[in-house]
Amino acid sequence: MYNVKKVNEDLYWIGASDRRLALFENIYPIPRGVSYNSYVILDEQTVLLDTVDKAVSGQFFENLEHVLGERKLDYIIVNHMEPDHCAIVEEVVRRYPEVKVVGNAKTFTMMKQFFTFDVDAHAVVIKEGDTISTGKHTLAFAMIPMVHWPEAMVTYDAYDKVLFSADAFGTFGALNGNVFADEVNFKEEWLDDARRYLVNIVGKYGVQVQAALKKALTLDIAMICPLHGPIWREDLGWFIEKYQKWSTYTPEDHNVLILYASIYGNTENAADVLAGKLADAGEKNIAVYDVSVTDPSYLVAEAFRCDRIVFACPTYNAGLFPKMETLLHELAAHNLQKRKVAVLENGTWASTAGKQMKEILSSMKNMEICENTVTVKSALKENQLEQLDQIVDFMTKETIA
Ligand SMILES: Cc1cc2nc3c(=O)[nH]c(=O)nc-3n(C[C@H](O)[C@H](O)[C@H](O)COP(=O)(O)O)c2cc1C
Repeated sequence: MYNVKKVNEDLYWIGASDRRLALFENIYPIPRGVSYNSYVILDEQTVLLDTVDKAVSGQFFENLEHVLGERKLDYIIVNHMEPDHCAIVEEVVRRYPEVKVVGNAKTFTMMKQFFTFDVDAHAVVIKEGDTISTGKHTLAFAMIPMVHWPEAMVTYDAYDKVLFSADAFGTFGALNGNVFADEVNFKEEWLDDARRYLVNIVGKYGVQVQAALKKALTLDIAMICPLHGPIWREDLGWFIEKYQKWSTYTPEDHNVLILYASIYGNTENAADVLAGKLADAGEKNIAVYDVSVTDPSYLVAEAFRCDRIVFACPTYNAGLFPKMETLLHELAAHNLQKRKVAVLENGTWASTAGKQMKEILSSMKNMEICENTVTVKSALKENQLEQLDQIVDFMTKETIA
């Protein structure tokens, strides 16, 4: 059965959700599922904006046929060539052979790589600032390269003031009947997934997201239709502000995050004792994670959220415990910067973890690194508690920067 939503007078949501997929992009756990959004404008001409992942193509085609009825499909606009949005473009062209496919030059280069149909026979190549009028609606196109692929672009419908934002403003999470952000408890139930989605998938490209935001902020936007997650038609400024923070690596919360690795529990114990001392010093909402049992995507998102981070790690075969090493390189790869950080190392015969963690942290921009490394020799002892106090002082004194 078709399952569509009328978004406004001429605009329909015809996407679908996948609650079966375990790993988005085969890497990020999505326990709340994910939606693949696709939209149709019924004007004098008909326009399909992006399609969906193969996994939900059956529902998509039922929806498309229902919304089009007897009408033909005039345009399909491909804002983003990633297969979770365009794996079925070839099937759309097969079913609607007169359709014109709208994209930029990079779109069509990729399209010819992914598909075998006669792309040139359908291609309408647009560039920055071009427009297409479909009757009442005039659609304008703006490039947002590396948000998060080179060909990414957004489409702005000046008539309804709708921004079709590609992967920008998206989030993990299936849509459960409510397709609008104002119909759900977004701030309580969706924000963590929105942050985890953005920082892991686009976090590295903060500069490019900033460039995209600059373009978007020149537009009079009444609604944002992303390719994943709910549609925004109220309180857009709140979400745009989150994007401003995430894309400038500005922490959202004045909170301490403790990330520890521990094989037998001694480094974990030191992390917990430190957390207790931070609480005694007045810190609230301290976040503590064992990097062995927490997917890195959650830890990267937490590191973007918090302004201060402690890394606690045992030495492991003269190196870092592998899960911590991976995480630190992930944080560096995502361009994390502008954080206050401290390290706590453990070693039973020759500690090197502290030095190795500091090397990675020093490679990241604008990191304020606590000079004192706490060195635990197998297990934390009473006479080392003042070393922890030094981290507490460092973490609780006002940031010089
Ligand atoms: C497989 C393995 C390799 C280790 N390699 C080192 C090492 O190279 N140098 C060192 O000083 N300690 C080494 N350790 C000891 C740990 O760094 C740490 O002191 C010990 O595991 C206690 O901390 P935990 O309870 O948090 O695991 C190793 C431990 C394990 C299990």
